[in-house]
Amino acid sequence: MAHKKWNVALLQMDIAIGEPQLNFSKLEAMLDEAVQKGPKPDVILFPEMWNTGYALDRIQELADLEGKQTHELLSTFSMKHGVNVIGGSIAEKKGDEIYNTIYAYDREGNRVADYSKIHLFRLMDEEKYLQEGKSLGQFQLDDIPAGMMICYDIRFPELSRKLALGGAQILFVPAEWPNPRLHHWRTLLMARAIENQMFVVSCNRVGISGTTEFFGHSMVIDPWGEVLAEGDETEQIIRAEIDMELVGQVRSRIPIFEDRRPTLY
Ligand SMILES: O=C(O)CCC(=O)C(=O)O
Repeated sequence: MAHKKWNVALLQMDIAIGEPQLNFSKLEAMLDEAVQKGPKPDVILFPEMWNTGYALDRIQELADLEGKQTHELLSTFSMKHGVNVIGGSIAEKKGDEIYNTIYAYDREGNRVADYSKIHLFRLMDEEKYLQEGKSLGQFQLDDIPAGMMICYDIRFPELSRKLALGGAQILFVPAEWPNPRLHHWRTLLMARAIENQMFVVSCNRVGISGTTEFFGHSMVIDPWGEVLAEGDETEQIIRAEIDMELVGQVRSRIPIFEDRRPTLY
């Protein structure tokens, strides 16, 4: 395994609803800050739907066509700085359909995986405007087996368990998770880390959109459930160093993957 220790950076940004160009500029500024200040990141993560926010009634005109603008920025950036990027999610337009999609880039600027949200969130009318993804987000970065999912997906423990059984040692979660459900956000993320004995790296947005307030609290949680870093409610870059060795240590101390009883449940 090439890089056992990773510096992660979470771009906990505010998002201007329905203003992709403003959001691209904001993201570029935060990407530059992430590589210019502090320890050089090995992997960078952003919030969900960072290009448009939840401008669902105009999403057909606003979504990134075939993800081209996003791809151009993130492929160039990841190659220039030799950094892995979990680039989203974005509102992505494919033909006439819109998806809520993450692109993952390696240090050479290759798009190594994508994942479109499979559980659409009815409280925010996602199912009226978006198509659900049809496959899971399972991939490798620096030879580290990883998984990704988006926001509401964390309410479905079967999904993260499936990714863990597929080998994932780290789970990336972009989100737009609002008030008043901070307690759900923190508890579910910690549970996903503890029950799967994996790192959970999550990035939530901040700011207000209409009447909805987003609280940030992006988190890096280790496989023992310890919170290594957590944002407050302001725009900021959150950093943590993670040591992938810990996954094996926790999994051998309490061997839940050996003790599972899949014949009974
Ligand atoms: O499940 C929740 O409470 C929030 C989910 C959400 O906001 C989303 O998936 O966009």
